[in-house]
Amino acid sequence: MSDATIEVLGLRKRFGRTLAVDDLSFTVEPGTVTGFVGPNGAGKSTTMRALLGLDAPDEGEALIGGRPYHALRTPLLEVGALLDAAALHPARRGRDHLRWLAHSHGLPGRRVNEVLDQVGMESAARRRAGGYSLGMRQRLGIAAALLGDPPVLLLDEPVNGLDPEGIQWIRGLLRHLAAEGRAILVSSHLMSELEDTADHLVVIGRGRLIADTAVADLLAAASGDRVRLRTDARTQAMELLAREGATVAVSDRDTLTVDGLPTRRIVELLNASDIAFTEVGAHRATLEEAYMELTRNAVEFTSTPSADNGEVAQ
Ligand SMILES: Nc1ncnc2c1ncn2[C@@H]1O[C@H](COP(=O)(O)OP(=O)(O)OP(=O)(O)O)[C@@H](O)[C@H]1O
Repeated sequence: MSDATIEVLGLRKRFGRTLAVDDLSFTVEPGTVTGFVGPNGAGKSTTMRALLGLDAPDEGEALIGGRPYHALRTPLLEVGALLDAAALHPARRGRDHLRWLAHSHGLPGRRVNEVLDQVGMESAARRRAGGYSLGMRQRLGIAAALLGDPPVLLLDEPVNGLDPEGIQWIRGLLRHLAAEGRAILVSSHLMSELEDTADHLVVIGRGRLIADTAVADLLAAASGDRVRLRTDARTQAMELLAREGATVAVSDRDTLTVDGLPTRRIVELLNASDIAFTEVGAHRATLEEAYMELTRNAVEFTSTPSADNGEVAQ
């Protein structure tokens, strides 16, 4: 696998009054799954379309292996993409769609069988695409993206429409493809979809970069020094620990998250008050929690200057 990267450098794209992407920069390294996260309308698809030469940037660059899409000599061999899984002719059989793609790009016919095998679509590919479920269309779209065995993959919301088994499957596939050395950018508006999949995250909001971080660093920062405590005597434990200066939050029916006291001190206090507990240990934040914290900070960060502007205007 060549060491092709995805690079977005100072990208800006406007549609009329909407600034869809605003001075966005990030890099996706080979061998990693990078999650591209942001709410609906954040600018994810526009960025991916710019990388694929479908939207021309107003400013900045969107590069695959150091070159803009239109300068790639054999695009299908250099980048695979899943943008809109619904874009399939209903009368066409899945296998014929891939055969046509392979043929028109000078790829050997055996690649069709290989990618169908890879996405578990061998038998379904004999049927007409009009009868496919969204999950089957997603699989066929991924098969098409893999046809040229490209070192770079761009997948826009690939989990959309998949059942839990399909989600598990795509997680495994993406991890496997990254382990082969590919650079993978996968978008989602739900952070939880990227749990156990992404190594790195690029978070955007309103076209701007909010975070560009390793998942492990983000989770460590969000977990902090908090302690997770399981007890049936939730109220008593809360009162006791709060009296000792901790901030205590309820995270589940029998689980508390304690901030401000070390684990040893918590255990001492509970024992001294005869409060039984079944588990105590370091709190591990979920990706969803980390995301909420990130976006909350981003909102606080952006609200300060506008408040200042308001004062100046008065
Ligand atoms: N062709 C277009 N013409 C006009 N506005 C557009 C066009 N494409 C995107 N936009 C606008 O640009 C902004 C960013 O859209 P984009 O589709 O890139 O976001 P997204 O993060 O991919 O959202 P979603 O998760 O809903 O797909 C939105 O306000 C959208 O309405």
